[in-house]
Amino acid sequence: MKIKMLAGKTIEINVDLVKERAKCNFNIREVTHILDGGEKNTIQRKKIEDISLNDGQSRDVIPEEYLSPKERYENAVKKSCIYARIIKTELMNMTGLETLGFNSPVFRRIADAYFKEVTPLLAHFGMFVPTIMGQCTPEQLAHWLPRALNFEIVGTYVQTELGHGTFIRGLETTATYDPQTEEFVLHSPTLSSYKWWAGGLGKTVNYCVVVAQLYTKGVCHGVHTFIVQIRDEETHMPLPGIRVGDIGPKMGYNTGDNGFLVFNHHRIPRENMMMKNAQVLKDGTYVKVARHEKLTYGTMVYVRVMLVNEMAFNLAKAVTIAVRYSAVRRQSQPKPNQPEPQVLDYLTQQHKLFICIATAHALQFTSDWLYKTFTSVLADIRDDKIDTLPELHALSSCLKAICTSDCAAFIEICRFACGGHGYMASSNLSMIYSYVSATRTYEGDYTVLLLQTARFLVKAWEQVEKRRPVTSTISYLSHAFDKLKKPWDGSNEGIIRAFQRVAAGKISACINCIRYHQKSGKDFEDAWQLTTIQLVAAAEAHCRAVIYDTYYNETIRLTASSSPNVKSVMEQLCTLYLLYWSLERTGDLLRFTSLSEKDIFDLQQRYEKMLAVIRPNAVGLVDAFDIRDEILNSTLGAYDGRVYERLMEEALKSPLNAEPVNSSFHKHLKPFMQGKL
Ligand SMILES: CC(C)(COP(=O)(O)OP(=O)(O)OC[C@H]1O[C@@H](n2cnc3c(N)ncnc32)[C@H](O)[C@@H]1OP(=O)(O)O)[C@@H](O)C(=O)NCCC(=O)NCCSC(=O)CCCC(=O)O
Ligand SMILES: Cc1cc2nc3c(=O)[nH]c(=O)nc-3n(C[C@H](O)[C@H](O)[C@H](O)COP(=O)(O)OP(=O)(O)OC[C@H]3O[C@@H](n4cnc5c(N)ncnc54)[C@H](O)[C@@H]3O)c2cc1C
Repeated sequence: MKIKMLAGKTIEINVDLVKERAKCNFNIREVTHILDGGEKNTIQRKKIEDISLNDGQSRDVIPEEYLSPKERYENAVKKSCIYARIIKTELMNMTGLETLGFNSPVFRRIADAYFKEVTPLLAHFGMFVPTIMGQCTPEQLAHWLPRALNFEIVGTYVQTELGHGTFIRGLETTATYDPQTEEFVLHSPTLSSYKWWAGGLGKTVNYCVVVAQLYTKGVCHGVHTFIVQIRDEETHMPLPGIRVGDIGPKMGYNTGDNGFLVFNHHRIPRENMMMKNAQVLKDGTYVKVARHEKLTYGTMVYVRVMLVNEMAFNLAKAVTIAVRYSAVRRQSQPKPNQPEPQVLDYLTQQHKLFICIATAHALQFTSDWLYKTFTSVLADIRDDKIDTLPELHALSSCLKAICTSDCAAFIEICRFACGGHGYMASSNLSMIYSYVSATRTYEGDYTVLLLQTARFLVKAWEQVEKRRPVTSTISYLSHAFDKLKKPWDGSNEGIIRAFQRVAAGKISACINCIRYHQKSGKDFEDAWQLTTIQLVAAAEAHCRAVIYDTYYNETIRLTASSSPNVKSVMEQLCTLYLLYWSLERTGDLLRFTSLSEKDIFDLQQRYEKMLAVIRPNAVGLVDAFDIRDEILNSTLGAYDGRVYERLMEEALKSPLNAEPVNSSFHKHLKPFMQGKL
């Protein structure tokens, strides 16, 4: 079927997708505006996408998969320079964009059109620049920030070592102050102290932020951050005292040249210690400036906050691919003499996919809310108020853990939903998955971060016990002291309250368990360790309760002035989300609320009805994510649904198809088959 597009181009669109779009009963643009945070943002995003993508510079002539590791890296560097030049010269100065900064989610979006995996400059944008902004004094900022923003220097964040990633206090790299020369001496004393993992470190960057144990006047003051030049600015050769290289192939991130770094008594000027939170004076005196010692961990909090947004976007990409493909794909014959249905018509397929659409919305709204919380805590810190930091740390830790973990699980389900073709690299689902899978580990492992939140919750519980006031995200804890279980209420508000009760019940059970072990003679640390399985589950329950509450309230708020059909489809998704998790967690609800078997039956009925209600709008809902084909990069997910044509076009690009007979036939296979080998 031929369709005239607005831009004047005529493109062919799969007939099933045309029908799906005709069925959609809501205004797609309106939903796009809500997801973008307003019409103004959508207009600006589209403008940025046009500037960055319309000339086709982002596209590869030869698909990345066919390049050698070295060629792949070199291609990524070449494109990084184009991408960074566009940001620097054309985008950063655009009206209204100054405030967005390097890490605007819009820039991240267009990066996906340039890089199937990641740009070697990812850590420059995502960690090096933010650390300079967060950890430097005004004088240091004036020196380093313009250089980094202009890409006169490119950097990364070097914290993790071969021996330690999670336990930052256990890092072994030393930075010892020498008052004679007013320098720090950086050294890697053991194999386990070798820096490992930093993105772009292998070959790309010439500077980095290094996290090391600070020694001055013979005393260790714990980990601090330093700006270290590692390569010559002209020749790019490693400086004396520096051994640096690439760590080799990984499950993903293969264009990211993650690297290792070894110091041999490498000297840097005293001024290169990032001195906003602590200082070493010329004579070696150590001066603590910040009121909270964990402010050095600020970049990690920032990245965890940004990752929630990143997850919403990646899931939106995966589910756009899977829903469009499911509308095009026809399979099986449930009724004799009937045409094969679109796989999207199978209830089980809807069960796989609609929760992914709802989750992308839930994560988007939660991420916007978390970002606002983050900026307000930053403002508090600027005013020397640090009492809101622990809650931000607890929230950003658990949200990072749950969002990355859910997102990875749902992306894998999107792949399952695409059957065999989902396994093709050209579907892009494998690439999206390997990217997202790493996010569950980096920037704080899943379990470790949930235990950080649990630590906060246990302390909060003690406050509630003493009838002291607590912050809003944990005010529900007081319900755990209600003796009577309220009758089951299956409304959205009722489900949210039920899950808050689950979270409170789980935290209460952890407290009982810790106290039980303490009473039987264990010290607190051992009692804590013996409770960690339950503590992780309690932190997860808390996090989910926060997401449910935020998603529900933000949906109401953001659709308050929407057209009726937009309002209902957004509310339907939110209800679907709450019903899905109620059915996933019936065990918890049976344990902590008055849910009955009959209520579970009702929940199931309502859930299945909701799938049917959402079905006609499914393609419209993924169209509303408004992800350009260049960014989706998928044979299965393109807007036009020309799935089989694209699969064939991509297959023909395989170098194996360049010749009718491969030389290995004559060299190996033929002699073997003829018994001559
Ligand atoms: C696990 C912890 C949190 C433990 O730290 P610790 O120093 O041993 O602390 P503790 O004694 O257990 O706790 C002491 C206290 O410190 C608090 N705290 C811990 N972290 C923060 C924070 N960020 N903000 C504010 N407060 C923080 C904790 O809540 C504790 O508070 P409390 O004593 O309970 O009042 C920490 O070491 C950590 O964050 N580990 C994870 C390492 C990590 O995230 N590495 C990231 C490397 S960079 C990367 O992966 C790049 C990815 C690629 C890319 O984005 O491009
Ligand atoms: C793709 C990628 C990019 C990265 N980029 C960077 C970078 O740019 N800069 C940088 O500095 N680092 C980077 N990292 C490193 C990353 O931050 C760490 O790998 C991550 O924080 C996990 O730490 P770890 O490797 O020490 O895991 P470990 O802590 O060794 O984890 C191993 C297992 O032990 C468990 N565990 C550990 N401690 C505890 C505990 N206290 N209680 C219970 N269980 C525990 C964990 O849950 C996990 O299952 C990157 C990693 C990856 C994969």
